[in-house]
Amino acid sequence: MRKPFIAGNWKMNKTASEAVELVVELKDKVAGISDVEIAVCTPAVDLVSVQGVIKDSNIALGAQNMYWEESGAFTGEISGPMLTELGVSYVIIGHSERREYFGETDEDVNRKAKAAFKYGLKPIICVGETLEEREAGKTEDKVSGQIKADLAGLSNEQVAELVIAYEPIWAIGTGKTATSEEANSVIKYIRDLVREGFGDTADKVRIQYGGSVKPHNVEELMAQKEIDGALVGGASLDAESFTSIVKGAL
Ligand SMILES: O=C(CO)COP(=O)(O)O
Repeated sequence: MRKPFIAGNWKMNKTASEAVELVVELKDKVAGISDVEIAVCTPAVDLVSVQGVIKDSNIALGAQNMYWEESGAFTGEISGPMLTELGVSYVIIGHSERREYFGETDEDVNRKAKAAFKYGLKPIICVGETLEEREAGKTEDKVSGQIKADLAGLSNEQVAELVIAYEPIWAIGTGKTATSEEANSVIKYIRDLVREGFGDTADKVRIQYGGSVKPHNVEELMAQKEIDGALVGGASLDAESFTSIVKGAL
């Protein structure tokens, strides 16, 4: 059985003091929940202060990006060992915003995923199609190209630890969600692709849905067979709504 996994992607929101305020409230609200794994993926500058609040709690710490080199002259970048030392467990890799605004390619995503594993971090690899691609019937082509390239060369043991987030780009921050059936069907397709490359390890990979997940739609999404959790943007910025989403996954 795959344990449901609800992760908040705060994106570029919350200063360090606002971040502390949010996790102090969240920690209290989700205390005692053990049947859903919970993580907050904060801006890099918030990691230290957030970890100060959530260490020894049931909330795991995640980052939103990393570079694949261990150290060196890469101004502005953050390495795996820097994250590991802070107690970070997860790192989002290849979010569509990074692919679109910062030019990340599948090759970059693949290198980052390998580096994450090398330094003991679990990647949450994001894939998904644009509205034009969906309307042109190219969802499967897009997702299959991303999955094959992003996971290339990973071992079965690594894939077993991997989290994939299926985030249709047209559903991010727009209030439009894929219907739960649409999301389930693409997620099933992704699991079948993982099975082609990695056999039955595919049954261990947790695949989340992301894109306008809210308290009112999480239960329906989570009721789908293939959906193992959610990567939550806007609704993770408020302790009350994120807690409702976590509880909706129980
Ligand atoms: O991009 C997302 C999570 O990574 C989804 O964001 P929203 O939940 O704000 O649509």
